[in-house]
Amino acid sequence: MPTSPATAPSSSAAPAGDTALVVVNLGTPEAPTPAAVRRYLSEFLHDRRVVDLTRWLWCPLLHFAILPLRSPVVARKYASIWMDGGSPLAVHTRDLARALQDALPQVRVVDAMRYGQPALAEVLDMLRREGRRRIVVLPLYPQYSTSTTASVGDVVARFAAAAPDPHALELRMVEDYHLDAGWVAAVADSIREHRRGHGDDGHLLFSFHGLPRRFVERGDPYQRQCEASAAAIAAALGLDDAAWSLSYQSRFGREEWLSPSTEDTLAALAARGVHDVDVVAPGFAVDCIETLEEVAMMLAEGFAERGGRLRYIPCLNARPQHARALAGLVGPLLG
Ligand SMILES: C=CC1=C(C)c2cc3[nH]c(cc4nc(cc5[nH]c(cc1n2)c(C)c5CCC(=O)O)C(CCC(=O)O)=C4C)c(C)c3C=C
Ligand SMILES: [Fe+2]
Ligand SMILES: [Fe+2]
Repeated sequence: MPTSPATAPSSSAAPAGDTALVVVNLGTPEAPTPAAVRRYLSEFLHDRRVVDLTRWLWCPLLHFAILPLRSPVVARKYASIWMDGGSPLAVHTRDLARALQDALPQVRVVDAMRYGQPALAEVLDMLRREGRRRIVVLPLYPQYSTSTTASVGDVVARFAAAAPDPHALELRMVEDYHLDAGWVAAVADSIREHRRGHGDDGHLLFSFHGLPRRFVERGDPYQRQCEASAAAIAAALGLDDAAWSLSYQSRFGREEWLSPSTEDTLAALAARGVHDVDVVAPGFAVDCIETLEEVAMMLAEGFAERGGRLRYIPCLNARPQHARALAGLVGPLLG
């Protein structure tokens, strides 16, 4: 069940100008099957930006243990959240690109993935062949990390170096938008809206994708930017310090990752008698396996077993305010 590449704009004819915007997300399997998940994980986990262990150690572990054991398990998780149009990450990224196309009618807007399809390198080449001279790349990672944003930068740099006409191309990339006023307001408004429907007395937990602590120790600004984003959103909501906390989810492998983990934080909240928790994941631009399966299903079930009620606040996805915020962010780069 391949996801259809969304490299066509939502309107029937592509805007004629020479500027294009590429919104890039991580990538996701093409089907909720062990084979498709294995292909995806193999490409992803071969990226040295993601796993920097020496290859003679990592490749045997990856090929003989992680891929064969993890792929069927993760395929079942994808199957539990699969949508009509494909993986949620692909569907929502495509929808967001379309919303951005509507917000920026003078610019060609396309979506791309760092791993899998539509492959970023191919999308960039397609735009070059179309005659787009200025290409703005927007990685859908509000907080910068070498494991995500810099990896997108690697593809862009390789493309620029290999282009037959490099001087005819102007490539620009957004590094992060963790404190962008429009984005902070959009996240805060989505939380407010959710709480209006459900009552606003729950503890607010900001859950970000984790990262090996080693990355931060060698200079990755990710943790600092997550903390700044959470504080800015909490301030926009007028929350007291005691009304919110921050944690990290989706740990992978055995080394130490950023703490506290979302799982431990929920356990500690339950032990303190906090039974109503709203979880928001502002590190994820769109919903995906990590938010829908891990948080909204697994962690919510675990919290319910402790007598609590976890309400998951969806990512911004293709909300018009999200598209407007991102359009405002890239506006100055579009020329
Ligand atoms: C060493 C491994 C990993 C690092 C480092 C890492 C960083 C990182 N990832 C995201 C965003 C996403 N990750 C997603 C899935 C995912 N992540 C890892 C591993 C690392 N991530 C794996 C193995 C997987 C696949 C699922 C699994 O096997 O458990 C996703 C969702 C993809 C989807 O299809 O839905 C996103 C999004 C960030 C932001 C980040 C560093 C800050
Ligand atoms: Fe390998
Ligand atoms: Fe990840």
